[in-house]
Amino acid sequence: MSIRVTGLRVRHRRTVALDSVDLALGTGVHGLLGPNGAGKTSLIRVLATVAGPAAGRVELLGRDTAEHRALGEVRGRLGYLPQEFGYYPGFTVREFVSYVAWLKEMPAARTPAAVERAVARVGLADRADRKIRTLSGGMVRRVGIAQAIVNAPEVLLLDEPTAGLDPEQRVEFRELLRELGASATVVVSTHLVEDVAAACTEVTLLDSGRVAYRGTPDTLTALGEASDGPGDHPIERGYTAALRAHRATGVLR
Ligand SMILES: Nc1ncnc2c1ncn2[C@@H]1O[C@H](COP(=O)(O)OP(=O)(O)OP(=O)(O)O)[C@@H](O)[C@H]1O
Repeated sequence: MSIRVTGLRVRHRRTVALDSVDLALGTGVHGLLGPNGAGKTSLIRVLATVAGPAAGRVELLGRDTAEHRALGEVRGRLGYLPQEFGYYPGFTVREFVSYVAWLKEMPAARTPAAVERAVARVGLADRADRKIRTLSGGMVRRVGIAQAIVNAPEVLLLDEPTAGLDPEQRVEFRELLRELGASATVVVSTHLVEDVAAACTEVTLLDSGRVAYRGTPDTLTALGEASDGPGDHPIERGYTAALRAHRATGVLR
């Protein structure tokens, strides 16, 4: 397993964002679903090693992230697209993705080809020399995906990557996710259950900082087919049914 989380607790001052979270994730595309405030971003930030846990253990690629020495090595093998992704607007697409490759300490000889490949994979090859400030919001999001994949990461963490993409781009992006998930462990947080249905091999549903449901898009769809709860598509009904079932057990606890 590339990601192993045990007894994870994350706090923001007095708010407990995640509590008692256990997860083991291997190669594939893992959809992270949940209502606003469920803890998706908090989990992705801890996995990206940009935030630390209040308790519990986080192992990435076989290394315990509490060990300072492991961090440098693990970070070079990660890709991360934050929900609010920071960039230098005066950089061109190529310059920015090259800069991130340098930050990730990629060998200089491999960098130019890796940058061209990452930029092409997100469909921005014809805009590689454009300054980022001149791009649309959806294109900037694609630059964010390119910088996350430039080092061919073994663990790729994407926080709402499809926000701002147009429908055609979203379909292409799902195809890219499936390709990346063939060899890497990809974690994607999203509010779009259709992204999960189309591109994910596994689903983790968070609610109020706990894991409410784990399964596959097919098991979530089957749950929805057996439920008469709200939703226009079986997987949406599955999402609401799983949340309600989890909340009902919480009431009984
Ligand atoms: N910097 C912060 N300071 C205080 N509380 C925070 C902070 N960041 C997150 N929280 C709280 O932690 C909890 C989890 O938030 P988080 O952003 O991880 O959820 P999320 O599932 O990503 O939500 P969304 O779908 O809205 O992006 C929420 O109760 C949120 O209010």
